[in-house]
Amino acid sequence: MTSTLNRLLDSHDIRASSVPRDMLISGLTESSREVSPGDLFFARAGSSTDGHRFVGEALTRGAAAVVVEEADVHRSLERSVLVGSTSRALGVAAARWHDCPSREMSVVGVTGTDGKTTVTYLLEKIWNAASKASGLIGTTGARWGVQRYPISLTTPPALELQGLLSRMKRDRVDHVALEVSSIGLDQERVAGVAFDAAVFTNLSPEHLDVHGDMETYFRAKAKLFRDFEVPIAVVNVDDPWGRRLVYEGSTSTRWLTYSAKARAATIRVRHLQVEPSRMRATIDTPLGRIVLETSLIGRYNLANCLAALTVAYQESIDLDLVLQAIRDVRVPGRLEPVDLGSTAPTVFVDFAHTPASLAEVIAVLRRQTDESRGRLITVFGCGGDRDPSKRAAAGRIVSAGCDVTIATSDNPRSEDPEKILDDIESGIDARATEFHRAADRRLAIEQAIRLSTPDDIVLVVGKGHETTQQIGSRFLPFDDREVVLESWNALQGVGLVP
Ligand SMILES: CC(=O)N[C@H]1[C@@H](OP(=O)(O)OP(=O)(O)OC[C@H]2O[C@@H](n3ccc(=O)[nH]c3=O)[C@H](O)[C@@H]2O)O[C@H](CO)[C@@H](O)[C@@H]1O[C@H](C)C(=O)N[C@@H](C)C(=O)N[C@H](CCC(=O)O)C(=O)O
Ligand SMILES: Nc1ncnc2c1ncn2[C@@H]1O[C@H](COP(=O)(O)OP(=O)(O)OP(=O)(O)O)[C@@H](O)[C@H]1O
Ligand SMILES: N[C@H](CCC[C@H](N)C(=O)O)C(=O)O
Ligand SMILES: [Mg+2]
Repeated sequence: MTSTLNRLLDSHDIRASSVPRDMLISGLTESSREVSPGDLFFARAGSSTDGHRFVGEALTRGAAAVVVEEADVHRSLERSVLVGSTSRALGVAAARWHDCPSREMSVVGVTGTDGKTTVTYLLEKIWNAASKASGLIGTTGARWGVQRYPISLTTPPALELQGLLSRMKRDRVDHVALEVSSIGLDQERVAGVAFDAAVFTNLSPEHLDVHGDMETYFRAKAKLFRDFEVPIAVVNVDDPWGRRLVYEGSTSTRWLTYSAKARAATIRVRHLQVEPSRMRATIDTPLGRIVLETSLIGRYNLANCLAALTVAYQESIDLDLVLQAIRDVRVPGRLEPVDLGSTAPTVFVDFAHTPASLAEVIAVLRRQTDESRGRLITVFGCGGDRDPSKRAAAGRIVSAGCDVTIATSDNPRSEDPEKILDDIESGIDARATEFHRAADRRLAIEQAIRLSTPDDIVLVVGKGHETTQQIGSRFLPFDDREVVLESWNALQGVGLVP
């Protein structure tokens, strides 16, 4: 497969070029290490290095040309194109390489700090119920029909993303739910995507190591609504940042809003009834009053359901179908129960890893233990090479809400696990909780199971659906759900020689 430079790059984006515009291109890459002869190499400034340092290597390996955004580098090279933003140019070129697959499908982008994966799962379930051919791309991977692709990031880099969309199009997928992270927006991974609608769930402190402050973080998320000319925006107006998004929003977008607090909104909750394993909500929609019942629990999941319901409403999907679809939803690793039998504690595995989501999930389970007079025992950690300001905050929230707090490792990545634990411990209120610390996550889970009684709830949180633990550069097999089962069995003496 080949293309030409002028087909791949926006002509008004090209500031200078030392190569002919009809030059043939045989592939695209942003990694000098992966250049094949005839490729177009995009030099992108990253967090650990800068692709501009590798333009020489790319040309030596046979790149047809390099795309750069630094005028000095452009002037020093024989075969280069100078553009305003190489990340943006790469996003657009990746889409054009595949004939812009998103234009032929309905793509809904879901952004916000928490709830993106849950909302995309709900949309997938609704579309399937409405006999649409759905596709999903996000934290748990990409999937459509019988296809399953693991991806390393929530929002894949542009080349991977457009490749996935192209395969979906080939397989006749017509509705795609795409998780759009703030870092993905910053790095223009979705620059070539034509969105039909965008959803904003909420905003709370996260990735501040990358964005610096909340205002910059908000602006990164807002790009999805401001830069992409989305025709439809679906926004949670219970969140102050959501209200600001609507207030400052473009008049060419149709703004649909939702509220779980009976606030004025397109879709809003009138009455909520919560049971330990179900929720029922009376909801006002422009089409009349409906009663939503779902296996998802927690007020935050009601907000996630409203987001999906609002998208479905604007797509004119029969609301009865939507209500049926939402009745029994399971999102792997999100308040996922691990069944250990009736003589065991109740155990949940969850993916909360931001201060706000930890507070939400602990509040849900606290209510249950208060009613049953059991204790809430929580095992948690914080990822290495991620916003360190989350650590003390997580320590504070877990210790304030739980009877027993066991701090352990999440994915330490390149960091010293004990240093991460020190940061977490600086936030622990030892008067409010029984506190333990063990860097080995397996030992921490075993301890939680050992300390618990059948009246207690054990929450193992932070890694959810993940099936590996990243220590240094190694990905070791680790699944919280399996480790919980193994710990319980070991405690019961199952599998031990009598
Ligand atoms: C901070 C961040 O987002 N990093 C991602 C980013 O790396 P980077 O921009 O820092 O790139 P870099 O390593 O500095 O290199 C810069 C450029 O030089 C090039 N290069 C580099 C070396 C070389 O020899 N030759 C060469 O050409 C690289 O290919 C790159 O184009 O681009 C890389 C390639 O696309 C990603 O693999 C990498 O993700 C890292 C692994 C990561 O963990 N990212 C996380 C923080 C992330 O993006 N998370 C979000 C948010 C999740 C959520 O909130 O839900 C996500 O969407 O997953
Ligand atoms: N709307 C919400 N508000 C607050 N917390 C939520 C919300 N939805 C889910 N959560 C909590 O956040 C956790 C992660 O949810 P989910 O995976 O849906 O979010 P996400 O935005 O996709 O996260 P990530 O940024 O890691 O991709 C859940 O396990 C739950 O504890
Ligand atoms: N999408 C999030 C996932 C965090 C999951 C948690 N287990 C961790 O490793 O910090 C991130 O990349 O920051
Ligand atoms: Mg996600």
